Amino acid sequence: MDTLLRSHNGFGLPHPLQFHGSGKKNQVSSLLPLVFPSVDSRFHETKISVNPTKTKCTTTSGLFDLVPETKKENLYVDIPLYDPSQSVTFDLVIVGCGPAGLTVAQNVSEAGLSVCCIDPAPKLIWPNNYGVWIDEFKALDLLDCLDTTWSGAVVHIDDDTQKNLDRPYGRVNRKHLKSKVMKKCISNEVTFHEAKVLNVVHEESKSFVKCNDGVTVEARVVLDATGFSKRLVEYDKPYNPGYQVAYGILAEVEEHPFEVDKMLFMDWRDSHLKHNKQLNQRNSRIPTFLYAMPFSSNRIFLEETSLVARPGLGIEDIQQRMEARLKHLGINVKYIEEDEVCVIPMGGVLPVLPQRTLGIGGTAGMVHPSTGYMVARTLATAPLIAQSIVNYLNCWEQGRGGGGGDSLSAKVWRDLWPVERRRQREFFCFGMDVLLKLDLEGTRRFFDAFFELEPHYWHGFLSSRLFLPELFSFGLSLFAHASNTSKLEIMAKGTLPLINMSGNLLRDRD
Ligand SMILES: CC(C)=CCC/C(C)=C/C=C/C(C)=C/C=C/C(C)=C/C=C/C=C(C)/C=C/C=C(C)/C=C/C=C(\C)CCC=C(C)C
Repeated sequence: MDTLLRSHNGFGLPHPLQFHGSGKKNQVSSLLPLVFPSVDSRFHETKISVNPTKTKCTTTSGLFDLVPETKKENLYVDIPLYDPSQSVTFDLVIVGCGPAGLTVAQNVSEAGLSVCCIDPAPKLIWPNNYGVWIDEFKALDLLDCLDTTWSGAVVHIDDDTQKNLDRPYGRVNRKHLKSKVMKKCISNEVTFHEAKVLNVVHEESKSFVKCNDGVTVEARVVLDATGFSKRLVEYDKPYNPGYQVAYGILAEVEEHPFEVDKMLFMDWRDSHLKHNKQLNQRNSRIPTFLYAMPFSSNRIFLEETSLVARPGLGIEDIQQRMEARLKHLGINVKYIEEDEVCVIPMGGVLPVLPQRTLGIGGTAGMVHPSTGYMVARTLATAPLIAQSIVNYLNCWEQGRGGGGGDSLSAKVWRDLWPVERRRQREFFCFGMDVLLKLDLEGTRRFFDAFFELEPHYWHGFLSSRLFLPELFSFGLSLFAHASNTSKLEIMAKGTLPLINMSGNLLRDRD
């Protein structure tokens, strides 16, 4: 699944995130590109642990005491390091070694151009559990980078309604994916510099990337792939996204009630909160669902997720809901192998288009604003952006196309966000605005209709394959499938967002 955040890459997030129930602003301390952030001390950090000392426990009470110490795992590879004593101007400097950054590095270097990637921990294995639809990874020829697959998925709308989704799903083997891309980068002679980037200064024909170790790396083109930390890419409008917030554990349990050949995409049941008035009320207003990947009858990844809220839900609230749910489902956790905190900004404004520094992934607004997914879309876009950088750099080199660095960046940004993609994003943001207004009952009715759509529509919507004309048909079809109550709700809650979307579409006509 797309998307991201956590541990210590040292890219500070400039935007304070506001969360429900916190009563104060929380600064996301550090973010990885395509990675999920760990938030401040009130929140558990996202943790990776390979062989943590396991603590034994037989009940769900004290569940989070089982969370192991953070242990970072690096790839065992030798990477060519940048030598600051040799004054080199790279064709491309990429800031951030997440999936997006490394994939662009691989593709641009394959074309014979020189690339340097800057990241405080370039060998660190990406921390989060990404899930993807198998058809998306098949189209990318990345099926070998899935470690588990399920023949389909299940959605529980409530205690009585279950949807079986006939679309295979998989978990990304993040170690294998990173190692595969990294090895290609190394064989293409990509250079790495281990540092945090402080800023970039642009001149007509080159840019200077300044790092916290005093080193400045020169490049003709600079790409910011720092995820939501948005290290270098600039925004000129207030940034007011919704937030997807989730807390997940990979656990060994005594048993669990889920089928092992299906993943649990969304479980909106709330019977576990019957006896807890406060949690029940909070969940009725801003619901969370369970997302689960069962690996066997006693090993499972469980993630309590707030699809989108503004401000975002607090992690403690989400953890309490998860604990109550697991207890109700009779899931006794024996060991926790790793846990993760995800805070994913969704929607909001796009960066200044165009601007001299290029962006990709979270930094360039590529998270799906209605779902929070990003990995598949970003991995699909990275080779296209790489090709566009290579083409325009070659034109520049040969004195064709004119204009220098600013003109090159403008052309690449146009390829990244062509008008059809901007319009598609407007629609997704409209969808997010509707989701933000739905309570638990409204959300249930909405997804009851959504998963009744023809596969072409719901697959296409979730995988960003539908463009504006089809998105309108999708919207009408969803409306037609909705119950009368849901229709009224969509009209009441969707009219203003629909007007806003129409205004934005009319204004942005390229
Ligand atoms: C990554 C990691 C590590 C983590 C993260 C966390 C998680 C687990 C997550 C998960 C997530 C998920 C599962 C998600 C999902 C999502 C979904 C399914 C979504 C969907 C959505 C949809 C929508 C929004 C839709 C919308 C639509 C609409 C709004 C429509 C409307 C209509 C109307 C108004 C009518 C008419 C119209 C026109 C024509 C436009």
